[in-house]
Amino acid sequence: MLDRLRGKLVVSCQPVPDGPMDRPEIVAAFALAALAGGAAGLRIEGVANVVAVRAATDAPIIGIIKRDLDDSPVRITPYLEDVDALADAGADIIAVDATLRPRPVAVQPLIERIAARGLIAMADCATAEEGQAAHDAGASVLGSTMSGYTGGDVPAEPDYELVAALGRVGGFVVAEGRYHRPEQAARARTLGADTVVVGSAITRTEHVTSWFVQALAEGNRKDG
Ligand SMILES: CC(=O)N[C@H](C=O)[C@@H](O)[C@H](O)[C@H](O)COP(=O)(O)O
Repeated sequence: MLDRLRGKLVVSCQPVPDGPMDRPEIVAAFALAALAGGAAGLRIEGVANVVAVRAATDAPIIGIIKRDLDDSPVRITPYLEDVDALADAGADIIAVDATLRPRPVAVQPLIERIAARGLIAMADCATAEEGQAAHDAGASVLGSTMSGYTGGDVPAEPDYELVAALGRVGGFVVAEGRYHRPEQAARARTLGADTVVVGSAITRTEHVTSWFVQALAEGNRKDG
């Protein structure tokens, strides 16, 4: 499974929540379009979307469930039931938030449940320390997904240093988070990423549109 992703692109098909693209049939269409463009894998949020994409392709799916919890900042696949639901829906790899923050279920039992379902565990990390802990807990895939999203302002650039540091921990390394341009993805690969996940720049039409709108507004200010 991981060999199918090595050196290739994974496209995260996560529309803006409740936006006009946020429908399983559109997520499946995004997925097929990404594969037609040469992507090797997909990252898909939510059971209905994983079911729709699984019905459309046998390409590797990284499945997640996002929740807004009252008592924890952890959002990505926080519960054992989420792991089971994603496994039943047809995910091949299941990603969990692996940050060292207050959480309802510890990282290790989540990883163990993924393994018990015969699937591959991906740890979404913000730091190398979290990557090491997840690796020790049995995660075979480490991603830089959470870097920049655990407090403070979100940086503009991807976290290349974390990608390199996760490579030193070992396992299969995923560069993810704020890869908006092809050359950024290529750079992550030279730093040790086995694969790169791109989301917003491909499948969040509202975000990409706003980048251009903002650039034009800044240009207008210069003219004025
Ligand atoms: C922090 C968090 O919740 N990240 C999420 C994880 O699945 C998604 O919202 C991101 O779109 C994904 O990681 C891809 O990143 P980008 O959209 O920057 O290419």
